[in-house]
Amino acid sequence: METTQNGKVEEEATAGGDGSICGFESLGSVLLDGLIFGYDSLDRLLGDHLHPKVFQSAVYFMGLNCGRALEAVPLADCAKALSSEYDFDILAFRFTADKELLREPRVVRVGLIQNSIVCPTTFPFLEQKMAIHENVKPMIDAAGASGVNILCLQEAWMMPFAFSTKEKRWCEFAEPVDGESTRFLQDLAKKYNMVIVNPILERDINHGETIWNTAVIIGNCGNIIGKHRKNHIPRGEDFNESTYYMEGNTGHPVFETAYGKIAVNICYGRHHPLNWLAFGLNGAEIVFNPSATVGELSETTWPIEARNAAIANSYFVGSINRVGREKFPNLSTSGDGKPQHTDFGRFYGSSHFSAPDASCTPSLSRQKDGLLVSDMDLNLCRQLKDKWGFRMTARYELCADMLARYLKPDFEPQVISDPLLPKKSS
Ligand SMILES: NC(=O)NCCC(=O)O
Repeated sequence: METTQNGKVEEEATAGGDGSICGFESLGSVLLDGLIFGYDSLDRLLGDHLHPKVFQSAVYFMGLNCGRALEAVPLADCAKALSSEYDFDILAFRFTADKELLREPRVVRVGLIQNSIVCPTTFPFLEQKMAIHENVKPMIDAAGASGVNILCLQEAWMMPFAFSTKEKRWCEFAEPVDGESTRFLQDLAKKYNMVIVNPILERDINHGETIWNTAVIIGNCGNIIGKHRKNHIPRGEDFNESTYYMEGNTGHPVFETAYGKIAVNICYGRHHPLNWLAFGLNGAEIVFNPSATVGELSETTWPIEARNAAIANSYFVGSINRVGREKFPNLSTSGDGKPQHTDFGRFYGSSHFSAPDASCTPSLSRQKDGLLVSDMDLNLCRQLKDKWGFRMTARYELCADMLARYLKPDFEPQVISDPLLPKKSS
């Protein structure tokens, strides 16, 4: 199968049934090999199939940036050359803001990288990790060549996403904050004068070798600025990750970098609006959501949660998901009565940016590794705060009071029942 310029895979994929998207029973009847009717992203499918005028109006509902469709940005030739040589997807866009009279524009170039694993999971662990480093390097080089200022990788990018197996041996992939993946990225951060967010499985040597799911923030001089540990551990379907790492103890830090104030809301944290809120209250201008999530579990919520967070908190969101299927040596079960399995579904990529004005970029491929680049004028954050006044109107004191009462053991929900309702027995 050959992918064309516009992301259409040449061999025609059949959609199952009558080919109609209406009435399908599951995503499986629309998606074949992870493709949507042969396309590796919804944006590419729509771009190819809608009449340009119809596409224009679809873009309106997908969100306008300062009243216009989001502009694509030309890529540096060497970045394009790297993408063809190493066969990764590459896209670039620009979010603008209104011109202000008293502040200069604050434009930063931000990048997201999504990657698959390279070796089978049966290979020696070091070989697996080194192969991933080698695979990701040309994408980081392309980001560097494109002048990216801040780059974020996906959750636990340096290992297979083994957490669903519940087998302890995968803990061996955990590294200290200053371990080999951080050192690898520190060199590149320095070389390209680029802040890099490095999400790893962390082993905290000084605290009894405790394991955490952590994002290390590497400054543009190659220094370690700090770390954030994933706050919320999923407990559903195959994603029961508490076997491996603990609930984070770092709060909701915002890191002030040379290019702006950034924060990291790791994967499952995106389902918790209070998490997004806390990063916003601490002043984040860009929040990254490095993730690992699969098809039918989350694909319908994926673009909505990020966009909503960006709108509600007046900041940019960068969402990153890994790609491909990862097959493990032993069968395991999700405890839901469904058959045992050796892979946990298809990681659907689809990394993208969302902006506080409800605009968002098209997504990277659902199938291929990729680099997404976007310019963003951070002035847009304050402009949207002024437009909507969410911070001023939020009534945080009401919420603080509600939460304080909710946390008490004798909490009773504030429900006023119709006195005419029949009395319940309990
Ligand atoms: N890694 C992780 O938190 N996955 C949970 C799945 C999801 O939230 O979609």
